[in-house]
Amino acid sequence: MARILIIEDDAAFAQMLQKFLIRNNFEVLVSHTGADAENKIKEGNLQLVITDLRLPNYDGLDLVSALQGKIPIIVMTGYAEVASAVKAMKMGAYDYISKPFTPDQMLAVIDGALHAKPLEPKVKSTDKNQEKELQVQRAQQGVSSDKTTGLLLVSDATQKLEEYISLVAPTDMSVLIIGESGTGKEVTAKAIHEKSLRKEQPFVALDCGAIPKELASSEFFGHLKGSFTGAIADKIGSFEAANGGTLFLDEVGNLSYENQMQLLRALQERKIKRIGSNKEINVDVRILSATNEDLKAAVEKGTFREDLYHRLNEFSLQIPALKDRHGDLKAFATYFLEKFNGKLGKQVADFSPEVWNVFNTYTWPGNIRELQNVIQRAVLLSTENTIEIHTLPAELLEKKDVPKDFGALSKADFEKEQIINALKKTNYNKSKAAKLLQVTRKTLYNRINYYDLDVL
Ligand SMILES: Nc1ncnc2c1ncn2[C@@H]1O[C@H](COP(=O)(O)OP(=O)(O)OP(=O)(O)O)[C@@H](O)[C@H]1O
Repeated sequence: MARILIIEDDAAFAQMLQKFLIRNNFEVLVSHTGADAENKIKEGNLQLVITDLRLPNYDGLDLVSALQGKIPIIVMTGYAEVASAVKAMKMGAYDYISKPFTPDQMLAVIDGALHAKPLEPKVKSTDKNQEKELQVQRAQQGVSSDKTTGLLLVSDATQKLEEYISLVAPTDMSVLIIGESGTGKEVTAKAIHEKSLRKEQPFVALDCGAIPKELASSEFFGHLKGSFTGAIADKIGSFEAANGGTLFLDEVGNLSYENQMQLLRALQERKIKRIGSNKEINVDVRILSATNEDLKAAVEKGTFREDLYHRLNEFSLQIPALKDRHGDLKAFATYFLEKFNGKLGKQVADFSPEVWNVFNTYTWPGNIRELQNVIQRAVLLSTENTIEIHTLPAELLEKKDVPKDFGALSKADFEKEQIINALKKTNYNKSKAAKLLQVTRKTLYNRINYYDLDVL
């Protein structure tokens, strides 16, 4: 059994890679720092080192140089580090692998490294270099869109997210996707499915926030005609519909306690019964779920079952709010500009500096969905070559009355105040208020319930 050392400062990523390699019959050690790595290397008996090129106080190239010819090394690089990767190989690294990579790619590179005869410094074939150069060019342009998943992959801020998606996708782990409304939780779930071994099987999305609790079990498990009032025909539930594939439970935090129990039982037993039927049906589904609330807090409050939380959260992905994705805004805006130019038959080339100014200072409460809507509208209204400020909706141009002691106000207080203001402005019309807040009606209802606001 080959013994491999992974050198990576991102503990979660390292752990996931470690688990994956252990499952593939390797013995795996992990170091999060250069100093620890040096000790482990000194202890000896390693057949391979897989190292990140950049750790705090540690330069992977130094390690490559020190180990030249002794142990094969694979370096893991980001998009923009191809030059360093090539340098590492000239110095004696066996190969490099660009993040994000799939587990299969990693296994192939490891296999190559472990079976390579001479440990000579070498530079990879031109083809591979050309491929890397292309990756660099794409990364430098800041945008690339994954054709199979429709997920926009932007450099920097979301790079870790991409890596995690690629690593977790081919496993059967359940993934809890956490993020504000409109950040892209559902597209992320679809991307995981598309990159998984279940991709030829169904992807079924169930919006737990929108189903009344009396109907949830029928939505999950289906029913037989006549099993309750309103059951006018046999119905297949989401578990059966997703059998063999992936079931995406959106807004999972909204399930009632009783529905949580039913869900947990189905996940544990991997069997369901349609309501009104005694026949057990075996189900094999991978569960992805999403929440825009703090489920851990709900567990502490006792409103969400802890056992179910752990079942759903074998791995979690946090999708940052758009305002925190520094540097991504431009890439997303450019991507949507191109998309809507194509859809609407327009040729708008750019955004005016004033528009960028607004984009950069606005807080984007509706996140990527809101940005997408704003750009679609602006492209439609534009008669010139450039998107100008008059094509933006009024709320982006309003000066926000930020309370003086805003720092003392919690995000929850601020959100509550925004909801109440929007409802007042629209005479308590939920659809109009949701539009004003740039969220879906469903999200608005959820937030009203969550904060227990007396406005329904
Ligand atoms: N990374 C991305 N690349 C391309 N489009 C994206 C991305 N993230 C979000 N979008 C777009 O933004 C919109 C909202 O995404 P999505 O429905 O996945 O968000 P969500 O977090 O699930 O929202 P909600 O919590 O309100 O259900 C969609 O139209 C989606 O196509």
